[in-house]
Order: sequence, then structure tokens, then C-alpha cells
Amino acid sequence: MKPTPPVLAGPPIIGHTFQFMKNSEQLLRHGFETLGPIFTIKLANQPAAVLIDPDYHQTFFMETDKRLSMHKTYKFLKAALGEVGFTGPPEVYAEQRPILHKPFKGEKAANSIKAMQIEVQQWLDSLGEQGEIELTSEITTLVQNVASHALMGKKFRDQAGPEFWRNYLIIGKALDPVLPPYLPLPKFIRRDIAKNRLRAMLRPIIAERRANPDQYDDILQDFVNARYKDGRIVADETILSLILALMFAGHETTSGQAAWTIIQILQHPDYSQSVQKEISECLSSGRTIDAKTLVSLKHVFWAVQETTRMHPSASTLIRRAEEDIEVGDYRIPEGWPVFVCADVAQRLPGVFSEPQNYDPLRFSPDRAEDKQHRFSIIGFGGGVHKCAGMNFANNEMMIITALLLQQFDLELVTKNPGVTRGMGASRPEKTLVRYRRKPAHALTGTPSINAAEVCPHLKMQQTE
Ligand code: HEM
Repeated sequence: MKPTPPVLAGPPIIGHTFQFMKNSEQLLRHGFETLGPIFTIKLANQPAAVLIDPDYHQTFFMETDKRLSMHKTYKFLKAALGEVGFTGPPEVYAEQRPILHKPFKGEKAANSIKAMQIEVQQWLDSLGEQGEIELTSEITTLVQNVASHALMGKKFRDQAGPEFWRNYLIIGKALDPVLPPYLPLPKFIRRDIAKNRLRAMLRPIIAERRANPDQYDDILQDFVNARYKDGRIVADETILSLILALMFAGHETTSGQAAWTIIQILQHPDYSQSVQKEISECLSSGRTIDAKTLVSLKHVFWAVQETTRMHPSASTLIRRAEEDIEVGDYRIPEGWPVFVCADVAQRLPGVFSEPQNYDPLRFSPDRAEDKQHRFSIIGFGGGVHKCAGMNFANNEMMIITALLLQQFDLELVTKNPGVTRGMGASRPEKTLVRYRRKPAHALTGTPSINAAEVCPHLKMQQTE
């Protein structure tokens, strides 16, 4: 029988628990540097395997829902969001997957791009001529507005308001993959109160949608109208969980990486010049952005990808071995948690050239470093559970970056922001940015884009 992976030295009894909770990436990087691509950490008396290598990632993602369980390790997410898709057992996931993934396909995806442009332009118009912003919090609010508008419709976006997002913050702060999620701790009690408040806010909205199904044509309405394969309707309680899950999955992660994308471009003047040139060639002022425009913004896309590589906001992913699994020369016993860590794995020297350097051109077709192995970039996961909102998030990060750089000259006041880590997602620390509107984009008093022209939900409301 093969041995279990070598154990990283750590304190007795508590093992690596506190280090893991404080900064899992730092702990896992230390493990990789000390013991190589497969090793064991101890969370109190529970050993857990860590895999840091594209081949091992393949096992991790391809064995998910087979010999590796996802939902048993995401009990803390189930406690926060309810049983939905990836927090449910494989049979529940299989039933809900088509409903969960539908918002990101076809016409709905195109409508999302329009809603993103409206929200981003509204934000840019609100900035005035010049000033200073704290980028991370500005982008967080913007991404929240995009998530509620694009996923749930303009009316929902206006109804949801700050109170809705305040409750999300409480839930985010209570995410804890180590402690049993139903212990009577103050943070879990606050989480449950926040979750119940959110569900109470959403119930009347769903009831109204059920009563007036013909009045809406958005993703929320798709959930309300959805049926399982056997013709059953989706219960209100499940729709509530679907909404909570999408809004959760779609906002903290995206806001962190969107802010990093802008910061990293500003930190690299040479690359910034290429981006500016591309934007002025491909984006004419006031023009509606569509999928074709986004494809033409190659340098912006590579910048977004380089940020996903260097600052993955959902970095540490977890599974549980359902039976003994052999990985390389080792055996991971049944019952062990198994981790992968994008933050460490996406900077492997054997996989990326000069991995510590910011170099978006590594994604250009002539270099295509990310294409060497299907699982070298795992910032959006992989396999059957790969992020449903990846294209949505990439489009959103591109639109925010392109329109901001198109319309403003920017300067980083906080030159080298550090990382704020959370169990949900990591993001830049407070980052001050000075801005000045470019003369070609002076405010005229009328919106820079005709919102009703590009957004079907708005059009519908204006004619009501
Ligand atoms: C930069 C932004 C984002 C990042 C870094 C990210 C990352 C991830 C990762 C790593 C996973 C897989 C988790 C695992 O395997 O354990 C995932 C799954 C998922 N994400 Fe995202 N995500 C982002 C944005 C979004 C957005 C905008 C949405 C929706 C609006 C979304 C919806 C989902 C859903 C529904 C799943 C579960 C898919 C399934 O199990 O089939 N994500 N995401």
C-alpha cells in the first residue's frame, strides 16, 4: 500500500488550523516549498491532503462527484445559502445544473453585457470631472449593482438596495470551512439572521413574479418559470437559494479581480499604453458594447487573465475523499479533506515563464502559456463544476476596465496595495486612485449611452 503524503511540520494538537484560517495561501505555499507538490497539513487532528500540480489538479476536478465529494466539504456554504446546486448532493446538483447554468447562455448572456455597460457608464457619469476614489469599495458597489441588474432585472436592482448587500456581508464574514457550521457561535447566529432577512426580502418578489409571469423577461423570471426534466416546477425555497447562491458567487470574487485588473494595468505603464491604444481603436465613444467588441479588446482580455492567474479571488478549493485515492506515489485515505490552491499553483516556474512577473502577453496566441495544460489555470475551477459565471465575470471585468480607461486618466495614489483575505474571496486592500476625466469624454448633462436603447428591461419599464 502506498504511503500517505509527507506531513508539514506544525504545532501539536491544533496543527495548522490557525495558520490556515489566517492565510491559507501562505501556509500552502510554505508546504509546497518545503515538501513539493503533494503534502499533508493537519487541521486539529484531521489530516488533509494538498495538491499543487496541473496533473494532480486534473485528478481533483475529474474525480469530483465521483471519488471526491464537493458538497460534503461545502457544508459551510450550504449553511449560508441553502441547498442549491454545488452545495447539494450529486443527484440534487444534476437536477438543478441546467437551471443554474442557463443564465449564462444565449440571449440572456447578451442582455447581461448590455446591463453591465449601463451600470458601468452610470457609475462613470457619477464621478464628475476629477477627484479621488477608494477603488476597491467603489468597484464592490458597482459589481453589486451589475449582479442585481444583470441577473435579477433593473427593478430588483433598485429594490434590493444597500440593506440587501449588508446582509450578504454578514454571511460572507461567517464563512468558515473548519468549524462545524451550526455551532451556536455569535458569527453563525448573525449569519442565520442575515440569511433569514434576505429570504424574507426575496419571498414577496418571487410571489409577484409568479403572479405576473408575462411582465418580465430576465434571469429571475427564468428561475420562476423553470421546470425540472420531469415537469415539476422549482419550489420557491429552491429559487431563493438559487438567487442567494448566484449573487454570492457573482459579486465578491468579481469585485476583487476587477479591482486588481485595473491596479495591475496602472502599475505597468508599458502595458497600459498597449491597452489605451487598443481601446481608442476598438471602442468608439457612446457605442454599444457587444460580444464582438469584447473579442476585439485582446489586450484588455489578457490583462483580465493575468489577474486571474496572479490574484485568484477564490483561491483555495476543497473536496473530501469518499474512498482511498492514489495520487502520484501517495495514497489519500477515505475521509480526508483535499485542497488545491490557485494562488500557489498559478505561479509554478515549470508551468509559466517568470511566474512572479506581470506579463499578460503570456496569454497571446503565439505564447499561449495557459494552453500547455488544461489544469494549469484553476482560478475558475475545472471539470463539471467549473465556474458557471466565468464568461459573465470576464465580460464584466473587461467592460469596467475598458470604459474606465477610455474615459479617465488615472493615477495610483496607493502604489502597492496589499491583499485583504477572506474565506469567501480575497481582494485588494484600500486603494486610492486619482482620476481626471479626459476632454473627449466631458459630461454633457445627458447620459453617455442611451440606456433604454441598450437595455430591454429598462425599455420595458420606461414604456410601462
Ligand atoms: C472573478 C470572478 C469569479 C471567480 C474567481 C469565480 C470562481 C469560481 C470557482 C473557483 C468555482 C468552482 C468552485 C469549486 O470547484 O469548488 C466557481 C463556481 C461557480 N461560480 Fe464562479 N467565480 C467568479 C464569478 C462568478 C459569477 C459572476 C457567477 C454568477 C453570476 C458565478 C457563479 C458560479 C457558479 C453558479 C458556480 C458553481 C458551478 C457548478 O457547480 O456547476 N461565478 N466559481
